[in-house]
Amino acid sequence: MDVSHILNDLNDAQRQAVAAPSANLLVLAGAGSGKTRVLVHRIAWLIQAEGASPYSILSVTFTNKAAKEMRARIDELMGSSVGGGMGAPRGMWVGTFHGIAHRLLKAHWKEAGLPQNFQILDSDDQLRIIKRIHKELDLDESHWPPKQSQWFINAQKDEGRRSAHIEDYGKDLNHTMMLRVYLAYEQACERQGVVDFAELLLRAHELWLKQPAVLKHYQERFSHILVDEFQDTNTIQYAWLRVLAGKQIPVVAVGDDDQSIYGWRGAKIENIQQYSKDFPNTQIVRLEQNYRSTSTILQAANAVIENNSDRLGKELWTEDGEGELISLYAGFNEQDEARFVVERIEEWVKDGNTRSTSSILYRSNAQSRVLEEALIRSGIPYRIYGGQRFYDRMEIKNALAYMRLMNNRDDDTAIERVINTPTRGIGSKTVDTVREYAREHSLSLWKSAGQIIEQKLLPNRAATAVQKFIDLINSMDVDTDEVTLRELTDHVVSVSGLIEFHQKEKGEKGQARIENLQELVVASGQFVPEDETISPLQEFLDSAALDAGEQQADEYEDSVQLMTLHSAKGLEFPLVFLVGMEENLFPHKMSMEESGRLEEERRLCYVGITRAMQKLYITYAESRRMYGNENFNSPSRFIREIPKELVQEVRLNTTISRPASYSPSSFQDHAIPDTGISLGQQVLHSIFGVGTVVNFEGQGPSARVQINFDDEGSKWLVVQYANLEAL
Ligand SMILES: Nc1ncnc2c1ncn2[C@@H]1O[C@H](COP(=O)(O)OP(=O)(O)OP(=O)(O)O)[C@@H](O)[C@H]1O
Ligand SMILES: [Mg+2]
Repeated sequence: MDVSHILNDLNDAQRQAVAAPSANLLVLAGAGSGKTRVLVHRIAWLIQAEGASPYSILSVTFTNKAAKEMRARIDELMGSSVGGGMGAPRGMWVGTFHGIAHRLLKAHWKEAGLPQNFQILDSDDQLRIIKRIHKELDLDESHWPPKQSQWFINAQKDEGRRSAHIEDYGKDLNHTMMLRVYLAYEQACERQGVVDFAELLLRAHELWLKQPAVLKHYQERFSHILVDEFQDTNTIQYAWLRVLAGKQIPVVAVGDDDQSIYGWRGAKIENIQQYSKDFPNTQIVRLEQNYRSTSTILQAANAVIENNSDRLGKELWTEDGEGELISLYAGFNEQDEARFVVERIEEWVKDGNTRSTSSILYRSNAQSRVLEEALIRSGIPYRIYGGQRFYDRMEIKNALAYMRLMNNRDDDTAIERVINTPTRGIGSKTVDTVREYAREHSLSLWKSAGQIIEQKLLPNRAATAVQKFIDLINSMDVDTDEVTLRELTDHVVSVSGLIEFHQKEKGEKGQARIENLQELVVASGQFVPEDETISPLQEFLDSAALDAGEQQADEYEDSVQLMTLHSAKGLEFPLVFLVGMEENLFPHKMSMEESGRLEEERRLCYVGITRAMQKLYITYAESRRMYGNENFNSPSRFIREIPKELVQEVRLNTTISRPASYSPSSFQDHAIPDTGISLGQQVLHSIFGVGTVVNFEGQGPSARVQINFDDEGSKWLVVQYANLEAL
């Protein structure tokens, strides 16, 4: 068979990797250098040139979407072979570690000690079981948050440890308790025949260890293992792989240490270095040519990542021209930033491009809200990739449910949502009683709850809990009489206990939910009621419901792609916006103290920049409502790490609607009230250097002044934070 088409569109190093004799091979290379492409071509090569059976190939990807894409690309490559046309290679295993583990356990449930019809537990189900255990062990939830146990259990499993493996050294009550919960949790899962995500990996690993016959079967079946995004494998995944490969199955692993961004979820960047030690006679191939981005974009990415230490070290180059400069835009605030992005996308589409070639990347989930609203206003279809739209998110729906109760106590759906969220000791049995009574007497749940208490139909403890809930809602209502919508939202979010609830959830997920709640407060403050016949609260709730009800753009509809930087891994887009490039936001404020985490943020920035093929916009907002407050963050340090000559600052010729301010020309040397600064004056800023004050708004310490810096261009700064020295 003619296999030249498989090697045609590859460079020498890629070809070497694709056509290498079967052996352990590590492809270590930067973004966009064709690592994923090498895997795809290698699979086609194995089948068509080496005559390997698709049945003998196992390929591991990072997401299910990547697995689907990989299949499609292999199909395409093989289908196009002259006279080949064999189409989809059947029998090949392509999937994520979790997907593959699941498949194994389904096939070998008996050997794995599982019931045939075992079910997968999602994270909510898992939490529910853990809560029940806490109750059985009489652990007070405020003292022993179930979410903490959940985090503990999953972290142990990711490291391959069962409760029996963990020593209880008896000195740390917290540790002892969590071990007890872990043990009880294992027993509960066993009894119910359920398996959580981390358990899939752990069991699949144990299957190898405990069932040599099964292991042998797969070691005979697979003659080739390929792994993409190797830098983000965790301990148990690595161990699973190592046992399977044994001494006989060659593993081709591709990865980039500079793109390891899941350390916070247990991924071990060290696995890359460990690989050449554990897998004998590893050949290392480096790819250095980048085919994705213009040289401008690439140089920017290289310059940023250079600031990290302990890199395996590699440089990328491209034959591609310089392309356009990176555009940097300083939004007046986050609304202005969003509007800027939307306008650029409109131009892009007007120039004949599809919407789906553009993508907006942000650090935190909560940032999508303002962007979504700007897109909705402009009627531009968009998709949030790997996540939910703002008003669909669970924590937002919960907060809104409280607000709906302010508006209407008989809103049963709202009650169902929050009667025991956050947990306040109202069990499902109690809720059932309330429901039943409501049904029998055709009452709303709220009214039914009231009557049940009056008639003493509940055990004391339950009655007290329900009464407390009723009091909470009533007091919320009284306390928010005559306040603004923003104050109301703020009050509800804090008094409901939702923030504390999510604070107990360890890690980024809980943090993201808190940020979303704070963002809801901001959204309510920015909401402009238009209809005088209904209350602003009602109008806000309606508009949130409408936003949530808007269908996600269909997968096939041409739509702008929104996602967090984490979800953007492995993808590429001709037009990329990196938004919210501000200190505290990106790098995230949680990462500032630890150098390890700061380096992970920088890798994330590297991932972001290298998603762009033709044109990259970087934007930040000079002021941003975030976490409920107005913030004046300085531009992200990552912006400063990009060489100046690669960047052009964008200034719009259209006037931005800033609050009324004096025009600089007519007020030369005009004093800015209560600041000691005048228009036209020269000032010195510790970072930006010397500049001239050209504009201002407000007065006193909170006044904002516009300064044209000699080297750094124009900036708006707040007087009290800017520490300006008059010259
Ligand atoms: N030799 C080549 N000739 C032409 N195009 C190539 C070549 N190698 C890779 N490409 C293209 O370059 C882009 C980047 O390739 P690919 O996605 O495989 O890179 P990667 O190293 O996996 O990137 P990432 O690190 O972001 O996952 C793709 O569009 C791919 O088709
Ligand atoms: Mg890739």
